[in-house]
Amino acid sequence: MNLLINKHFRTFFLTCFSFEPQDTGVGKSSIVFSIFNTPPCTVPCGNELHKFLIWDTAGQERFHSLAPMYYRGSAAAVIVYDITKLDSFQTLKKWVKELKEHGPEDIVVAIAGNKNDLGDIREVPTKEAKEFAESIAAIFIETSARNAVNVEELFQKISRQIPPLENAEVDSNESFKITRPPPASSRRCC
Ligand SMILES: Nc1nc2c(ncn2[C@@H]2O[C@H](COP(=O)(O)OP(=O)(O)OP(=O)(O)O)[C@@H](O)[C@H]2O)c(=O)[nH]1
Repeated sequence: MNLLINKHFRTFFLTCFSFEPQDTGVGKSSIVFSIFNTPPCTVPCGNELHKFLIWDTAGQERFHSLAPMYYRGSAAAVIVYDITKLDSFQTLKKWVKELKEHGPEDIVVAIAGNKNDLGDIREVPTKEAKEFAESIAAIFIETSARNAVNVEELFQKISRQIPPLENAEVDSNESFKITRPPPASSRRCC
């Protein structure tokens, strides 16, 4: 099979959705750049090749009113918290609530506990985070962007959960589909 025929662009919203300035720095940008530092940003999935555009909100998510611009057009949301900061995990729960209430119905939600190389100063137990993720049917994984641990696995898990596009949705003249990106002035892409 020619992978290019089934190449789909999916727009991803990657953020820790911080409400408070102290919740920044959980490692969102590091996760993106540890896996996608060299184009193309692709993840093989079955007979398809998923090509991802990741909109790194670069801390702008603290401006709560801007967040829907990102998640409304997204196939998946990766919510990142810092395992060494309990506050970042509490913030994550607020954003899960927001996504459930206002996000796309079929959005794939993944929870990433980053900085798991810092286990000696951990504040969020793995079990607690895993159980929370299970309770909302979200993907859960602990990562270390610094050591490139589980970052690829995170995107593979997401890729597997994204339903294939219906044939009708794939324009025969185009090899990709982009869903409602945020304004050019507020985005960074891998
Ligand atoms: N030990 C450790 N440090 C990390 C890891 N990931 C990121 N960092 C560090 O954490 C700091 C913040 O990382 P960023 O990737 O800028 O975090 P961010 O969430 O994108 O930050 P904002 O955009 O400001 O919200 C940097 O000093 C990174 O080097 C990790 O897995 N382990």
